Amino acid sequence: MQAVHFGAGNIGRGFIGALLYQAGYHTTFVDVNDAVIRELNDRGQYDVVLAAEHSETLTVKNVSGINSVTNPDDVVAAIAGADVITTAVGPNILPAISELIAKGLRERLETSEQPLNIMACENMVGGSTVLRENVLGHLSESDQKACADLFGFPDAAVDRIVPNQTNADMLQVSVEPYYEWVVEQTAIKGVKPSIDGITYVDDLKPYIERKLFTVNTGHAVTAYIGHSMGYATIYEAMQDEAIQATIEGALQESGEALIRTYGFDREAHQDYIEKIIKRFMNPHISDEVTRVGRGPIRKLGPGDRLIRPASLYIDLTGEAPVYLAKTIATALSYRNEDDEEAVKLQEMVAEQGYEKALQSISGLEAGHPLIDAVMNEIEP
Ligand SMILES: NC(=O)c1ccc[n+]([C@@H]2O[C@H](COP(=O)([O-])OP(=O)(O)OC[C@H]3O[C@@H](n4cnc5c(N)ncnc54)[C@H](O)[C@@H]3O)[C@@H](O)[C@H]2O)c1
Ligand SMILES: O=P(O)(O)OC[C@@H](O)[C@@H](O)[C@H](O)[C@H](O)CO
Repeated sequence: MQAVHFGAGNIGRGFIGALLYQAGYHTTFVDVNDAVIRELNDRGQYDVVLAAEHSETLTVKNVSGINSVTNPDDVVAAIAGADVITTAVGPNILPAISELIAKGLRERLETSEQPLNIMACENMVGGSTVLRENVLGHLSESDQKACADLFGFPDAAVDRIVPNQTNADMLQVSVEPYYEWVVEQTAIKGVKPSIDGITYVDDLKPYIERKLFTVNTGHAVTAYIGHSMGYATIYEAMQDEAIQATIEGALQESGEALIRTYGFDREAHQDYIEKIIKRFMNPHISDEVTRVGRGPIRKLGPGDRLIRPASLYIDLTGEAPVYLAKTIATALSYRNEDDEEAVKLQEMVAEQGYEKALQSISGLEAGHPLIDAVMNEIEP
């Protein structure tokens, strides 16, 4: 069985690649990083190390790579012969890979009538749906119709903390033991890919929002507040009691929004929160706050981990969130010269001021109670 995976980075090699191998697939990684692609082709395998007290190593075999910049035709051929396609490139990169995927699917229409599923494993709501829209935009009307019949784009939620890392072996990747991969089965075409570790559900929305608004909300609190207090890693920031209290508070607020929206059991949700806080305190992982805080404009977007739970909280309780507002205020001041979005954010703040910058990034209307709550944190 052949899998084509876009993005041979942390989550690509450390999570998706590992599960595909264990499910019996040969995985062809597609990436723009030539050094990684060469190494994958030279060695055909790499190690995934579990970051735990008693660490274990899984050697992922049956892998190869294609550089999509220098060998786009090989990517098209790989898609034409694939049994499953996955991506983990980052939400902002999905439009950039959609044309090549469209070419691959068009080629496939000429040579096969086999259905195919394409799963975007990104931290966003509706990632595969967004990829599908972008792919269809590169196809003629008749190809769009044929693609809609044969190719599924089931949305997915993936959870495993994989920090940025520099290892002597450039392919080796250290990951936390925990993982979760949930896929919307109603959008699958043909037979569901049989991959141990995937949980198929009918409606992904509660799962992706629970993950994004708990794991990633808590992570964003730790990253932005931790960075503002001078901490370099999530583990270091988590030792600070004031940060722990802010995470607790923010996750109670996002939890309230989730429980009221989806009817989650209160006790089970509290257990979920506690498990996540323990994961952030894993001493065997060194995860930089700059990785977790990367892309602050995306993270302050309307449907993302800060604005959406905070505005849901207001809608459902009639009160303004305290801890989420504080985190949004801190995120607006996030400075990192190595992060393009952080630089752009500070340019926007300098030109427009905090309030207007927040309005345009978050999509909130002027006078929205969340804007007032955030501004109150910035200028009490
Ligand atoms: N790292 C984590 O803890 C984690 C966990 C869950 C989900 N995610 C999500 O997974 C996705 C990837 O994150 P990551 O941490 O692995 O990032 P990463 O930067 O380690 O990996 C991204 C990879 O995509 C490649 N890439 C960039 N442009 C490309 C293109 N045009 N074509 C093909 N490949 C391209 C990069 O070279 C890189 O190898 C993101 O959506 C992230 O939110 C990450
Ligand atoms: O990948 P991002 O930039 O959306 O978010 C940064 C981290 O919060 C994220 O990568 C987590 O480590 C991951 O989502 C855990 O499953």
